[in-house]
Amino acid sequence: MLDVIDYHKAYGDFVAVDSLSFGVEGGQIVGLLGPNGAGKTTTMRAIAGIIPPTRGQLKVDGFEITADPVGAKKRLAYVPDDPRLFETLTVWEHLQFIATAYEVPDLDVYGQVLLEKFELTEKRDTLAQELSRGMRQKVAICCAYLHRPRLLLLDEPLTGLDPRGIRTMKQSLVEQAALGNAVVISSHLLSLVEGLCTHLLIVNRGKKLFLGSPEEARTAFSNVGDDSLEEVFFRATEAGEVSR
Ligand SMILES: Nc1ncnc2c1ncn2[C@@H]1O[C@H](COP(=O)(O)OP(=O)(O)OP(=O)(O)O)[C@@H](O)[C@H]1O
Repeated sequence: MLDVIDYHKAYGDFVAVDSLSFGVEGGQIVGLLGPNGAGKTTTMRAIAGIIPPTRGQLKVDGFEITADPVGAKKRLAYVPDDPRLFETLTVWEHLQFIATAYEVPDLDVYGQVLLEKFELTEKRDTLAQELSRGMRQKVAICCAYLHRPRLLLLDEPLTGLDPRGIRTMKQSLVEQAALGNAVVISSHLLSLVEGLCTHLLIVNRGKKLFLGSPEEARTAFSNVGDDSLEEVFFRATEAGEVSR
């Protein structure tokens, strides 16, 4: 569903992402992990077609984002860590806007289902500027789901959500994967990522350190007795170069 082939991003002399290659299949939930500045957001934004790659190919369901941006963007949704909303539009007007842009045929039904799921029904006619931070995050997530993307890219989607919101979010991602869609989620909240992700992609300083299942990560990086994901993360990012 997602093929990243030799993706490279440089800002002047500074290399933010260094020849990164990986694939994500439908049904997989990939946790994109790495320290601050590792290149996670840069990679997600490139896949979403927001920043052009210096080099490489980024294919969504076979559609390369630079060569066929419309084809690729129809099939993906990206939720940044600080979603921007239209402050003077209501929650429902956001969904109407997305439905028009992506030609969603069943806004009235599916939009309502999403608002219900994310506990926004009573805020349907509230302006974005009057929403709490967590509610804004939920509106962005509803907008992302509305056009039924094959690939979901979510940058720190659990931050700002209340416990029920986190549970709903996690359940909805599992549902997306069960539908055969691919999910890439970046998060520093390792305990929340644990149990959700089928695969982990660990990056540091723009390089891939590891891609595999959480079990494989434990085998590769943990010592007996300290197999928390946090410990795996520290060992992986302190170990340095590509291990798989
Ligand atoms: N527009 C830019 N110009 C120059 N350097 C940039 C630019 N955008 C990002 N960078 C650099 O690229 C590197 C990767 O940044 P990125 O935002 O992708 O990291 P990240 O893994 O998402 O980090 P965090 O966990 O803090 O969100 C960082 O060193 C950052 O300073």
